Amino acid sequence: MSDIFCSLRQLSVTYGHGAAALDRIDLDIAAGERLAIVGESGSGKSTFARALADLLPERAKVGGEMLWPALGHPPRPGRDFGFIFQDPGSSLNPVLTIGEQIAEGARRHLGLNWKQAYARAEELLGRVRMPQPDKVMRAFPHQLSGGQRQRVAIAAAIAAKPQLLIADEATSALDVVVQAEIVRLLDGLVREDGMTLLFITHDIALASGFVDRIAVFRDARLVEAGPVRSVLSAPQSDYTAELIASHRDLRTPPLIAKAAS
Ligand SMILES: Nc1ncnc2c1ncn2[C@@H]1O[C@H](COP(=O)(O)OP(=O)(O)OP(=O)(O)O)[C@@H](O)[C@H]1O
Ligand code: NI
Repeated sequence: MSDIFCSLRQLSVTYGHGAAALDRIDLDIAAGERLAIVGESGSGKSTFARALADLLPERAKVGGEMLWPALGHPPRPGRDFGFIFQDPGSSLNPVLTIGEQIAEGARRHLGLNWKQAYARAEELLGRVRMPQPDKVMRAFPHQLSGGQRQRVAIAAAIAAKPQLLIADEATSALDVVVQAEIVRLLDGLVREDGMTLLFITHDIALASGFVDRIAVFRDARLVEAGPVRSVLSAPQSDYTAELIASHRDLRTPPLIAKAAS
């Protein structure tokens, strides 16, 4: 698939009076691709995600162009894109049952009645491989583990069948085993539904294991973007080379071979 989903030209963001948080980013995102945004803390990754999702604070100044050829209009939150954050606690409402929060998105955006929306919520819990979905429907967020809460957040994010899924450090708070499970889950879901995935992480090794392309950010600038294999084997910048060198496991053959397939 080579249709352009989103086209960014000279995208810049400034918060208040500070330095630019994003500085003239040129990038095309293909429909159906899995794109990782990597870079150190403060490089502008979350600002990039929030700019795409139109979730920047009001005082933020945005410059440049953002085009959505596939949609024909800016994406509507919850409908055209789903957002998953590092801390699922921040996106889940503590006083609503799991069933209620997932069903709400399906009801509002797909025009389902509550009964249909509940049925869809339970089905979604199955899709995110939640054990005992029927029980979890009646549970509250605090009764679940961090990994389970992240599965719920993913189910809620895809409830309205969005075309774009944005995961901002969605696995950073989880231990490595759960992290791998969640990445595998995301990978499967976006493949099955043909969603475009924006996977934001400071961990280039984690991203390289499953995305199609990597975009490297540093100090508000896009340093380089390219297919995983070429970025790993022939980085265009010293900065990217340093990022790769700092992950011993990235230089070993299995991951690169996997990225190439
Ligand atoms: N709401 C805000 N108000 C003011 N400045 C902000 C705000 N959010 C981010 N910034 C600034 O914008 C720059 C980019 O921050 P951003 O959160 O996009 O980076 P990041 O790459 O996502 O970092 P991290 O890996 O720590 O999440 C930083 O200098 C940060 O201090
Ligand atoms: Ni961030």
